[in-house]
Amino acid sequence: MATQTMQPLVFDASVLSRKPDIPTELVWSEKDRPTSDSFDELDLPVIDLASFFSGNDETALEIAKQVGEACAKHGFFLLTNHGVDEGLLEEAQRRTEGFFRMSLEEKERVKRKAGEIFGYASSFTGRFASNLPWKETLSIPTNAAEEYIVKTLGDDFQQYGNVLQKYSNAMNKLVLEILEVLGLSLGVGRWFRDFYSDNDSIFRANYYPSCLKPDLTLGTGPHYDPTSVTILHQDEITGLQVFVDGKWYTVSPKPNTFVINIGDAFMALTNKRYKSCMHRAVVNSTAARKSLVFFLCPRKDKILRPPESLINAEHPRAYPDFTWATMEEFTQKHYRADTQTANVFARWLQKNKEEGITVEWD
Ligand SMILES: C=C1C[C@]23C[C@H]1CC[C@H]2[C@]1(C)CCC[C@@](C)(C(=O)O)[C@H]1[C@@H]3C(=O)O
Ligand SMILES: O=C(O)CCC(=O)C(=O)O
Ligand SMILES: [Fe+2]
Repeated sequence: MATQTMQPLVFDASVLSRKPDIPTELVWSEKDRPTSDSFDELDLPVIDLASFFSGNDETALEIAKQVGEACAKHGFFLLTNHGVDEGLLEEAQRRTEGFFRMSLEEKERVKRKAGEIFGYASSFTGRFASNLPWKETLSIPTNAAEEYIVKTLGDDFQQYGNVLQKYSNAMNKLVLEILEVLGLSLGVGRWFRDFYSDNDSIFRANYYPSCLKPDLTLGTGPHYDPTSVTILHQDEITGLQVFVDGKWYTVSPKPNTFVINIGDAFMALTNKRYKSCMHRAVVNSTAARKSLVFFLCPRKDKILRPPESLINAEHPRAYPDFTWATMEEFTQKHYRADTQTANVFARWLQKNKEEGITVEWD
């Protein structure tokens, strides 16, 4: 019989990766566990960003159309010829590996505090009690990546901080270009690009240690990103899965290619023309896996209200106005971001309004 632990679990990869008996907190319910047919590959459009910016209007419109179709269906597509230096991608992955290979004690010098987004989290022990993810994460502000790393980890980590700052800057430039494609696809020109020009985004490194019973657990549970647009770089290990047409599919890593997906906040900003989509990450018994994630977030106090041209009789307002500050707080203090975040958030805003609590759309 399993013994009841009163203390929160300690997620130490060096111990857990060798353990054949998985602690109950990390065992997911049967309905959520990965099955073998979830490794079928998802067919996604591969968008060539250099071609989009080549100056040929016809090509740009054709590419925008492909992006629009993918975003209206499930919100996922792949991006190549993106202009981000391959050496930078390799160095960011390599130094991230170095960070996660340090001892738990060393990593906890930058420990994420309750209610905060940034810092190192070893699984979500202490934050949640069950369905814990088989992962460690390091989250930092993209606008002050180097400063954050040096302030928390000290001068020895300056190089890592510098690489993460360069990576964040590259993602910031890239996401504005992606927003141009998205803007063209919805006929709103540079509206999205301008809206996010002063974005305040999150960088997160995910580290999934190997697990001797990978079919009992999940690296990241099923969820929709609550954020705006996500740029994901996977190392060479497979693990990302997306739920499309009632079935889980795999999106395997391809060299020098990013996976882009729409999050709940952007779904709201497009008045639900574009969808966010459920996804998760599975783990495996032989190799640790890493992913580097850029979560686009608007400046905290900006009101998310779709451009007028996306609202009409056929498409009435799908969500009320809100600020990212409110939605971020919701995911940290009131709700564990999952498959229902956007709907529960919209109801929560409505309830607060009825109870006389001021929200941004008064
Ligand atoms: C606002 C946020 C909530 C999460 C961290 C940032 C950006 C994305 C969110 C998250 C990664 C989406 C998946 C579920 C989550 C709980 C996770 O597994 O990490 C989310 C983040 C979080 O609350 O920590
Ligand atoms: O690691 C992955 O492939 C997916 C991670 C993810 O979905 C997330 O961090 O939101
Ligand atoms: Fe995600």
